[in-house]
Order: sequence, then C-alpha cells, then structure tokens
Amino acid sequence: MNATPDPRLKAEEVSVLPLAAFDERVNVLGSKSYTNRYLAIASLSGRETVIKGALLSDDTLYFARAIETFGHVTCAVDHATASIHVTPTGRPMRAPKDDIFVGGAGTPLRFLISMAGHAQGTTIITGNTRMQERPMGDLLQALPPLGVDATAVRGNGSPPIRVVGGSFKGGATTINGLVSSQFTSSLIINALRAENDTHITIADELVSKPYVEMTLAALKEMGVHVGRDGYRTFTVAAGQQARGGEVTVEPDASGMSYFLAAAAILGSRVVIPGIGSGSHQGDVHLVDALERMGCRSQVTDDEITLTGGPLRAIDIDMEAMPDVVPSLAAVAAYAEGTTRITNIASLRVKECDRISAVTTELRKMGIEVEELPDAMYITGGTPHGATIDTYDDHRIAMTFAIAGLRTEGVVIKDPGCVAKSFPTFWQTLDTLHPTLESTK
Ligand SMILES: O=C(O)C1=C[C@@H](OP(=O)(O)O)[C@@H](O)[C@H](O)C1
Ligand SMILES: C=C(OP(=O)(O)O)C(=O)O
Repeated sequence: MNATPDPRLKAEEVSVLPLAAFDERVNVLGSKSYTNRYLAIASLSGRETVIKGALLSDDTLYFARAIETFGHVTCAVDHATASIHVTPTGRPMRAPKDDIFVGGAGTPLRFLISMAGHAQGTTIITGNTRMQERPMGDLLQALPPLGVDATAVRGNGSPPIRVVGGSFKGGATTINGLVSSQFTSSLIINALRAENDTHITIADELVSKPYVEMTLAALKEMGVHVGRDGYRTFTVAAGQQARGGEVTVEPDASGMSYFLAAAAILGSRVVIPGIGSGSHQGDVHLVDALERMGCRSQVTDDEITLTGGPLRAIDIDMEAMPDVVPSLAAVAAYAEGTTRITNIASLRVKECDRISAVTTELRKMGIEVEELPDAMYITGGTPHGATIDTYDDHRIAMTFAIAGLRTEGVVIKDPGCVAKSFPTFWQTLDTLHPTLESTK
C-alpha cells in the first residue's frame, strides 16, 4: 500500500545518519515498468481492467492522467489499495485539446507517442526541461511506415512531439535498438490496436533487453501473443484483444536495489517479499553481481534474501540493468579494489547523465572514479560525508542516501525527487533507520 505523503518530499535537503547493521524484511512498492505496461495495454484493450499492487508515483500518475485525456477510458486511482481501475467509456480515442505534459516520465512519453497514433487529430506531448533533451528520434522514424506521422516540434528529435493520429495501420517497420528499448516496447504494445499485422525489425543490437521481455510477459499475461525471432523481429497479429480483468504488479526490482545495496554496505541481512526467481525484471540480477562482490543470497519463488559480507571489486557489463548501475556504484565505493562497470552508454540519456553524476558525487565523497564514455571504474575506499546534488534524478538521490549509511555527514539535496518512482522511499528507509531527518 502507498502511504501518505512524506514531508521530506518537500524538504530542501535531508541529512542521512549512519546506521548499524540490520536484519529486516522490507516491502517495496510495485514495479514502475509493469504498472506503465498494464496501463498502456488496458487502455488499448477496450476491456475493464484492475491493476492491483500498482506503483502510484509521479511517473505512473502522469501516465494514467495522460491516457485519460484521449477520452476512451477513465483511470481511477485508489491510493488506499494501490490499484488503478481502467474503464472504457465507449467513446473513440481523440487527441486532447491541451498539450500532454508528463514531467520526467520517459517510458510514458515514449509509449504515448505511439498511442497518440490511434487518436483522431493532432496530439502534442511534452515533459520537463530534461525530458525535452531526451532522444525520441528513432521512434519518430519508425512510426511513419506504420501510418503515423510523428515529428519533433523543434526539429531536434526531442519533445515536444507532435503526432497526427487516427492512422496507426500497422505493416512493417525497423527500429534502432541502441539508444533505448522503450521505443521497441512502445511499438509492440501499440500494435495491439493496429488494423493490420505489425512486423518490427530491430536494426543493430537492442539495449536493455529485459524490458522488452517484460513487455512480452505483460502482454502474455493479458492474453496477447507476440511472435519473435530472438531480438531481431517481433510480430503482433491484428485482431487480438487483451483480456482485461485483474492483474497484479510485483515489487519493483530497481526500487529493491537500494535495500540490497544497504545490506551489502552494512554487512546486514534484508528480505524482500513478493519477488523471486520467476521475475522477468532484469534488475533482479543485481543479486548475482552482489554475490560476486562477496554477499550471500537466497532467491526463492516469492522472496529474495541478501546478506552482506566483506566486499571485493568485480568487472561487470551492466547493459541489461541500467537502472541499478548507481546502486552498484554505491556498493563499489565500499569494496576492496577497482570495480569496472562497462557497456552503460545509455545512462547518459536518462533523467540526468548518470555516468557523470555518479562520478562527480562519488568523488565528492573522496572516492576515486575514472569516467569513460560508456563505463565507470570505481576504486573502493573510505567514503566521507558530502552534500550531494541529485540533478532531479530519483536514482541519484536514493543511491547516495544508501552510500551515506556507513559514513557521517551525507546530505541529500532535493530529496523529493524520489517521488518519480518511489514516493515512500524515505519512510521505507526509516524502517531500517528511525533517525533520518530533514534539516531544511
Ligand atoms: O521499458 C521500461 O519500463 C524501461 C526501460 C529502460 O529504459 P531504456 O530501454 O531506455 O534503457 C529503463 O531505464 C527505464 O527505467 C524503464
Ligand atoms: C530511466 C528511468 O526512467 P524513464 O526512462 O522511464 O524516465 C528510470 O526510472 O531510471
């Protein structure tokens, strides 16, 4: 259940106090990626759907409100039960009169560009300052062969995006997979409502593959079959309708990562219920990386246990788990030796340039970091306190809160940015740490 708003979400900064070892069960909110997927699929299905255990955060709430502006469904949010009830209105999808604004919600914005292709009229979709720098060009090139005219208003490949819709016919297209998997997921999900079969070919390699697996798993769960040839082609046959009814969202593996990292850094034990070996969330495999660094883990069908130990550096390709790179970097700062995190170029186009941000902020804490275009080499040591800039990036705030649990004097600026994906983060951290305070 999502709790009441936390005053720290409005504070200028919070001081993180060091924590002794702990042994706790920690409940993590629902998966952001699954909540976004079920919202999109339910909206396209034309059937009443209840999304239970949903993440109710800035990103998913922006998405639910944006979907409603097309007029074909309502998305009723129940904070008491953490559920979203998607109900068809019987009206057609029409472009909203006002621009759609989604703040910093990248996945929703990318899903909405294709979705607007189904809505009669012209839709303008935009976001906050950082969102207006994030790349959309690959998706804009892939949509015209499917019948959808989508262009960047400023001609720079980034939002605001203008979509002339009502014309998502389907057919064959090619998408570049190197920048973001969200483009591929957007096309696959929205092909659900196309008049004709849709064939999607991936040019080059596909990054962040587990997220496409989550797309296919969510569609399968809702009764939609997607044909595939590995990660080369995906085919969505026309005329399929998602089943509607109830779906349940599992806990968010990226949100879980902060509590795994806390256990690793503090030589402690954490149990995360509700997520286990059957999960398609790629970020679950942070557990394997932490094991290689000296932790012990137990992963059953429905819970994950991690116990910290003396930490040693590893070399690791993190292309499949971009969102937990900052979490791993915090652990690396306390490990013996140099951890080489490679194949992470996509981090430069997230909520901030995360390679640069993690490098800068770890250096403030006295940690040696070598920054490469698509990698970070972090030499573990004895981090000291620092005031951490968070770049309006939830993952930077949560990562450095964890890094601050084993040293004095870490202050996190703009702690409210965690609301993008984990509005109860500070309260959840309190369950390990009752003395966390906002100082301003
Ligand atoms: O499809 C998704 O739900 C996501 C895909 C990933 O993005 P990229 O594919 O751009 O790496 C990830 O970083 C993001 O937080 C969520
Ligand atoms: C990159 C992220 O999200 P998005 O791309 O959906 O904004 C994230 O949550 O770390």
